[in-house]
Amino acid sequence: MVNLVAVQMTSQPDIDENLAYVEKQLDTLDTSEPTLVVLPECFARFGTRDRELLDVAEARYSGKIGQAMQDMAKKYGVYLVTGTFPLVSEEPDKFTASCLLVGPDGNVIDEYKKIHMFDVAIKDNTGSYQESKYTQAGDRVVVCDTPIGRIGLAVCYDVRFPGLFNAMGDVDILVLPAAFTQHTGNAHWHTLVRARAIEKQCFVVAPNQTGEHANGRQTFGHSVIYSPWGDTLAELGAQLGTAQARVSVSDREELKMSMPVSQHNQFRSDFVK
Ligand SMILES: O=C(O)CNC(=O)[C@H](CS)NC(=O)CCC(=O)C(=O)O
Repeated sequence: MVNLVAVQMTSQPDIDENLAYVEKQLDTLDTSEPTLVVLPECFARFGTRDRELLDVAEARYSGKIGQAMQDMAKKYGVYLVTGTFPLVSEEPDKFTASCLLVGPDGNVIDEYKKIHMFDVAIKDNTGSYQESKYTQAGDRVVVCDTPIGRIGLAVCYDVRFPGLFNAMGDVDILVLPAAFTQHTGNAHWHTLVRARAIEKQCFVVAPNQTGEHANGRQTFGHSVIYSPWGDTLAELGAQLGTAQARVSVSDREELKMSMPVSQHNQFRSDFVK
């Protein structure tokens, strides 16, 4: 059995405040069984101008946030998906929106850099977003084979692009740290996230930011954990806290046998020559 945990939070500009909140959530968990904890996008700093994320971009894994993530994973003995936080990139005036999978020994297993940039205009109180102004997009699909299962990593806006999930091949657990807006979340969050669980026949752990942030941005909350059949195993509303579900990854096998979607897929990425 594996405990899946989605942490929902209203991240602030202050990094220490956000790290303290995460540690408080970890402190409440029963980690007597293997546990996977997933933080939301921008967990360490949110609600500032994007430029201020660049100001705190860290070198790979030795900065305050990266080190805290490794320390917490080891202290609580959990697999920890670090939402996203800014790491330096090859471009001096950009950071990468990096999502680490850290093992219970505190070592970084792999790093996913958000691929799809949220450069859009929507009818919410922010109006338009240009994530690519300060964020360097990633270009590598990351799937990690671990003792608790094969874990696919994606972030927020990525959920709108089925090709990314097709390229992952078969996964047991899909994690989706997010900072989905109130406006688009209301319209699309559940449909998009649940669709990934159903089409991949996998568990999905999707923590979201929630509430109103320092810069007035409003995020949707509704952090959710779906089963491979698309059942809601746990969900929050707008409140702070964690959505948790105790699952058996091997439950996927019966569903995959009875409905071998992956084998039937005529557009599987390994079909692409
Ligand atoms: O810019 C920051 O401060 C941190 N990054 C975010 O909040 C990102 C980019 S603006 N948000 C999203 O991708 C929302 C996607 C979304 O809501 C949708 O796909 O509908």
